[in-house]
Amino acid sequence: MNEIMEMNEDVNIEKRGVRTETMILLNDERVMNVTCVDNKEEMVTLRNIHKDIFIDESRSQISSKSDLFCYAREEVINRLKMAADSLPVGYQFLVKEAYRPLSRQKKSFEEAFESYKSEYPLKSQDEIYGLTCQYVAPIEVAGHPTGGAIDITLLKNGIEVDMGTEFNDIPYEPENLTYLYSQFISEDAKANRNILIECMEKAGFINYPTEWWHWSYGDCYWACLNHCDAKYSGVREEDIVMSGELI
Ligand SMILES: C[C@@H](N)C(=O)N[C@H](C)C(=O)O
Ligand SMILES: [Zn+2]
Repeated sequence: MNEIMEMNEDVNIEKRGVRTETMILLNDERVMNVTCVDNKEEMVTLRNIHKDIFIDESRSQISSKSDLFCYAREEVINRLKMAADSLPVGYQFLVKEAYRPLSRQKKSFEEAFESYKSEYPLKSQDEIYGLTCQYVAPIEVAGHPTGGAIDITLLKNGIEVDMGTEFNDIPYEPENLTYLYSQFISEDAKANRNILIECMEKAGFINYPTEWWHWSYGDCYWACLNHCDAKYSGVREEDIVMSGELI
């Protein structure tokens, strides 16, 4: 893990090995200070919305037990369909997780924080907080509980492709293989990530750069990078009306 990262410090990364950009992490005050005006858009299921969008119904790689794990805001769904329309022939999306209850988000943050604390006993609370934010969002700015974030990978002819790491792997220094633009992954994996990047960015999604699979629209992180207000705030699980499907 990153030994020298400080809270609110920008991290320089090589993007595609050509340009150096500044990576904004979730604990950055620019993200924390985003104003949110929730537009009250509905939460809708991701099931059966497009011929090339599949859901990992096994839930084997996520900790949420919520039946709403594959729900997202309406505009997020529309934009994911647009992204799916631009997939190369033979590729499909596999959604791992979308909506996540606030209680689960809080628990995941606390668990990761405690785990980093025991791994790095000499680090300050602020340093541990910064490390944790590389991997899990603090609830104040978390995208999943708003219905604005989606964890997604690619299938080719129905089989998960090589993305350089497993979904939800933890980034370890110096390779940081889960970073979207890690240079230490194979050429095949880079090509697969590029497909994901092209399709998702064209549809208006923003990636969280430490996790190749995490994309959002309308949440605080998206708003910060787009210099606008966030459209979605956290939604309580009990306030979501299911869209009449059998799950
Ligand atoms: C824990 C990981 N799957 C994740 O969701 N991370 C992002 C940053 C989040 O918590 O929103
Ligand atoms: Zn995510």
